[in-house]
Amino acid sequence: MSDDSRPSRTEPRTALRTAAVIPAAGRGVRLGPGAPKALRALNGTPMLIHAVRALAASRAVSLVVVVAPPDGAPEVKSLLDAHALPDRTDFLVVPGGESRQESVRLGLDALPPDYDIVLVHDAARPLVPVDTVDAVIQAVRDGAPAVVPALPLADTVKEVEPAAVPGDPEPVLATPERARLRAVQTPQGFDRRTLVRAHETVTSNVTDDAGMVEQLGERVVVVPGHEEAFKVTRPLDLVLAEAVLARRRLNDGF
Ligand SMILES: Nc1ccn([C@@H]2O[C@H](COP(=O)(O)OP(=O)(O)OP(=O)(O)O)[C@@H](O)[C@H]2O)c(=O)n1
Ligand SMILES: C[C@](O)(CO)[C@H](O)COP(=O)(O)O
Repeated sequence: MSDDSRPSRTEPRTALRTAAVIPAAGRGVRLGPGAPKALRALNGTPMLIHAVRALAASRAVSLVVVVAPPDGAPEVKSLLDAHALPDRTDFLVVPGGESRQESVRLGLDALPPDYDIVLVHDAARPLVPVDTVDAVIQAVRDGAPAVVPALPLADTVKEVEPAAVPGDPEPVLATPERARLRAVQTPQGFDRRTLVRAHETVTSNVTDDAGMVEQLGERVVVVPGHEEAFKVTRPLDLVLAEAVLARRRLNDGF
């Protein structure tokens, strides 16, 4: 059995139902020319299918809403139909928007009323382990309105004055204390009403959903992320993702 189909430890039935929204409408400009990023293959299977399986591997997730490229919903529906996915999970596909934020909002708009917990997970993080998904859900069930998985940084970070011309030297303004910094991943988990309020209230462009909840003044907490939940952003990330999949195959003995 491969890692992405391993059943999770979270209890299947509780009063709080969990849905996952997977924004997959980005172009993948930093990855270079080609199909929209989520539709590109990792070891022969579209990145999006890996991501959908990773979220559906949690027994707590009973609905996955995929936010497709604006004109790509029929293609994404066909892809979901063509790949084996757990029977216990329902799937919806909606067209996305111009920004990640807009795509997430369109996914939230499509959620049926009977879901109290919402995960938002980048299709571009196809290899997140189910234990990370379950840890995020558990923290929301325990009462946190917003939960983000994150890792300590390996590099020292500098705040700079960004160069007007790319490649020019940039003056350093400060060196934040690394021990207090975390690199944030997905799935991020939310009390649904809090996330909907954030998307209704925040008008500035924010790069992650938890950042929008922070702007409401609500409590956001971090749980441990996972190295394999990295985001496929640049070409080297594709090499790493395929290496992780190859290692999982070896570990699973096929
Ligand atoms: N209009 C958009 C832009 C992004 N995303 C999704 O948001 C996630 C994180 O975005 P990122 O990795 O930045 O993807 P892209 O926007 O595709 O990448 P790039 O900035 O290189 O074009 C991805 O799953 C992407 O598909 C989305 O649903 N709708
Ligand atoms: C949501 C996110 O993946 C958390 O790290 C990230 O903020 C997405 O940013 P991007 O600019 O869309 O890559």
